[in-house]
Amino acid sequence: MLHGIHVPLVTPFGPDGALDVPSLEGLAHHVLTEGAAGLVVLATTGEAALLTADERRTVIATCRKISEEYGAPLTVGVGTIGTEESVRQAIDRAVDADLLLAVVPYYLRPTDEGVLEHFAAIGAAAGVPLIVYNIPYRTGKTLRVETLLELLATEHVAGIKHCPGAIDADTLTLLAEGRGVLGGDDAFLYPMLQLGAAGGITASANVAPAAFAALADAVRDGDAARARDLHDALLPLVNALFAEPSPTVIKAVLAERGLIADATVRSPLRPPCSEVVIRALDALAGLIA
Ligand SMILES: O=C(O)C1=N[C@H](C(=O)O)C[C@H](O)C1
Repeated sequence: MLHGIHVPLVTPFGPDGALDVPSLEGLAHHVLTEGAAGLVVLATTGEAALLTADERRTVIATCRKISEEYGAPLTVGVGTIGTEESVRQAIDRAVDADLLLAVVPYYLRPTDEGVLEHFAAIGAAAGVPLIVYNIPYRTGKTLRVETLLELLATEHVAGIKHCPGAIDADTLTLLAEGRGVLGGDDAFLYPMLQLGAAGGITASANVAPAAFAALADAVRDGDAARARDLHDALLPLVNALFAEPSPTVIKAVLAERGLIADATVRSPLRPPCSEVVIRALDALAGLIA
């Protein structure tokens, strides 16, 4: 289930700020038709923290229906700063998920042992495979590589979405010794896949699903030249999409291309500056040409 590109969908809103279900449906169909291996909802890119409980339920139900139609796995984001609430969310959302994605508890900076207990509790409660979302530059918690390997060996943990913002020594160890590592830093997807990552959860694939799917296929097929060409073509797009807080630029590009009706993001996110959006659109045009 972890192979290929899993697209963490944006959550479209109308100009009035309300959840736009038809745009969400259209985008989910689009990325799966274009070669995405799976859908991810309620992740960072989906502005999960800015949705109401009702909206989260609607997003899950909408994408569940579509993922079943395509026989593609649906990953649902869960997880908060605390174990009890994370377990509650996992139990609640597991019924409609093939995989759950739970972030390392942020801000509190618990010990590595506390983090291991946190994920063991979520995994045991949920009953569906769990992906640990390791993103130290957002959570404020850096885990030892030994802890990451222990997490991968934990019952119910299927993989780690690993986003250290670099290919560092620990990443090399993790890729060499662990199974189920997923690339989550879009700019590093190509080297992560080349070094043995199973797949990727890639926000930029909202706007270029076919190219990212082709990149994963090329690495899988051992076509190094094609993979490198695709990486070189995608990097300017990725850099533009992440030049402002994500998913503001992604939503603006999707709206410009008619893939969602409106680019609205929720506060404290703000619309991106037009120069960055133009840069992203130019990079995307270069990719499609
Ligand atoms: O939606 C996500 O979750 C993703 N998060 C990463 C981030 O938080 O920066 C980026 C990744 O492409 C998808």
